[in-house]
Parts: sequence; C-alpha cells; structure tokens
Amino acid sequence: MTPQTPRNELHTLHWQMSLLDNLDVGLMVLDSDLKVALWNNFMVNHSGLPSSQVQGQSLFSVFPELDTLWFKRKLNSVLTLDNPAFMTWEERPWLFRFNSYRPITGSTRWMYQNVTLIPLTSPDGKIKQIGLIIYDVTDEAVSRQALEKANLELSKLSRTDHLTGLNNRGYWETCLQQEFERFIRTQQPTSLILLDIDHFKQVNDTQGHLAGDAVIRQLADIIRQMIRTTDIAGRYGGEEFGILLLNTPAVNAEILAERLRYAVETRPIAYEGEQLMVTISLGVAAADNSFQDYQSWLEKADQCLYQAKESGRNQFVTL
Ligand SMILES: Nc1nc2c(ncn2[C@@H]2O[C@H](COP(=O)(O)OP(=O)(O)OP(=O)(O)O)[C@@H](O)[C@H]2O)c(=O)[nH]1
Repeated sequence: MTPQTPRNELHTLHWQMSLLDNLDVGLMVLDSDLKVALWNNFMVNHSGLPSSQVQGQSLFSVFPELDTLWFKRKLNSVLTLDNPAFMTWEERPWLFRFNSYRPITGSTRWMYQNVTLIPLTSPDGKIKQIGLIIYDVTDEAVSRQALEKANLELSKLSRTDHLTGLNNRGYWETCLQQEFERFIRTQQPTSLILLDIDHFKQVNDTQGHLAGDAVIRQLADIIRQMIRTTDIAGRYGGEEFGILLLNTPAVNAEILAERLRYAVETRPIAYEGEQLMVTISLGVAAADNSFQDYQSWLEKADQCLYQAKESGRNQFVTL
C-alpha cells in the first residue's frame, strides 16, 4: 500500500456517497436497534425531513404512522434469517406516506412504493444492519389499476345488452347452464321464467320502433326492480326475457311471475306524451332431474310460455 491509498479510498467513498445520495430511489440504513443510520436525498425530499433530524433516531418515532408490529416482524426476519425481503405495492400501496408528484398520474395523492430490505453485515461479520431501497412505482401502479378497470368495464360490456343494461343472451345462457349443473349437484330448487311482450309487433307497427324500444327498456326496469339480487335476468331475444331464480321452487317463482304480469299490465309507459299499455305472457319451469341438459329446461319454460300465449296471453303457465 502506498501512503496515498487511504486518501484515494476516502475520495472513492466520497463520490460513492454522493452518487447514492442523488439516486432517484429512497435509500436508508437501519441499525440493529432500528435507528436510522443513512437517509439519502430522495428520502429528505419526499419526507421533508433533513438527515440531521432523522439520523440516530428510531424509525418508529420519526414515522409513528408505520405499522409497527408488522414492520418489526419483517425487519427481524431479515436480520435473523440473513435473507432479503420484498414488499410490493400490491400487498401494501406504500410504506412511507409520501405525496405523489408524478405529472402523468395526477389521479393519486400518495406515492406507490416497492421496497427491498437487504441484510448488511460489517466486514468482521458482527454488526448487522438493514438496507432499505424504496422505489417510486406510482406510474406503474396507476396505469395497472387503469388497465384493470378498463378490462373490468370491457368484460361487463361484453356480457351486457345495450338496450336494457340486463345480461345479454350469451352470458345469461352461460349462467343458465351453470345453474343447471349446480342444481344437478346440490338438488337445491331453482326456477326459470321466460316472458314475452304480447302483440309487440303491433306496438312497433302503430307507435314506431323507438316506442317499441322504450317499452322493452321499461319492462327491463320492472324486472330489475322486482327480482332479488341473487336472481339473474337477461334479454333472451327481441322482446323476450329470461329470469333465473336461485334457491326458488316453482311455487315461489309463480308468485314473482304474477307480480311481474300485474305490474306490466297496470303501469302505463310514457312515450312522447302518450301512455302505452302492454301485457306479458310468462312460462315458469323448475329445474328437474328428468332434464337431459339446460336446453331441455329452457324448452320446458318455452312450452309453458307458448301455452300462455295460446290460452289468451297476459298470464303465466307452469307445467
Ligand atoms: N322496437 C323493437 N322491436 C323489436 C326488437 N326486437 C324485436 N322486436 C320486434 O318484436 C316483434 C316480435 O313480434 P312477434 O314475434 O310476431 O310477436 P308479438 O307481436 O309480440 O306477438 P306474440 O308474442 O304472439 O304476442 C317484431 O315486430 C320484432 O321486430 C327491439 O329491440 N326493438
């Protein structure tokens, strides 16, 4: 070693510290008694606390809002197992409640963080410390959440009927199939109502297609108001609707069928200053072990609906 070496090492250490200080990630070192030993500029800027105010202080006295029990357990496991640990924003959005200053993500108030905890050992292997690296992942978190929201919206749209907001035929039929399979497994009573607007062609022909649409929407509203949250309603065809009633025997499904029939018969539909009156016919069929598949169940309800039409409309039929 030349006499210059210590000065060179000091010099190297100095610029290394300067680099660490100016990294765009949070760096901090905790002693084994959880006092702060290093606090870089990122932490100063985002916490508003200068190094002089934090260094040598217990982390938990500087940040009383930290979840002490949980975080101490994490820190202790890093110290005792000598293994790094990671915390992602999906588990906990942030460790330190710093404001978010990201320009493209003005929608969030707090900075989302990923945190890495690293066990640090002194050259003699005796003194243990923990290094914390805090990453600002606000942009990633916000765009991921926006994407998830958009996907949810898309999947909702793909199973929704545009005119009524009820489930569309494809999705509703999938539910029907699932519920039929559940019935076979559990033998819990499950019923199905198919309903259709009477002489709907006349509404279209005399009042126009838009009036017809208003009638379909109003009927969907009545269905929505009258069913339970566990029931599943869908627009099966043009002016035909299906309702799946979970945990409901036919006798109770008939009560709902009659309530719907009565509500439609007695509630005039306002359309462009006119009061339109319509009626509906309904077929009610409970799931049965004799059905081969869900289509047989649907056919049974359709036969009932057909009989209701044949018997004069504005009524329900159960077979
Ligand atoms: N306005 C409107 N009409 C529709 C829609 N979908 C289907 N229709 C009409 O619904 C009518 C169905 O007529 P039909 O199947 O003959 O039955 P109906 O006149 O209701 O007679 P019954 O069912 O026997 O009482 C047709 O005129 C279709 O054009 C829709 O989304 N909007």
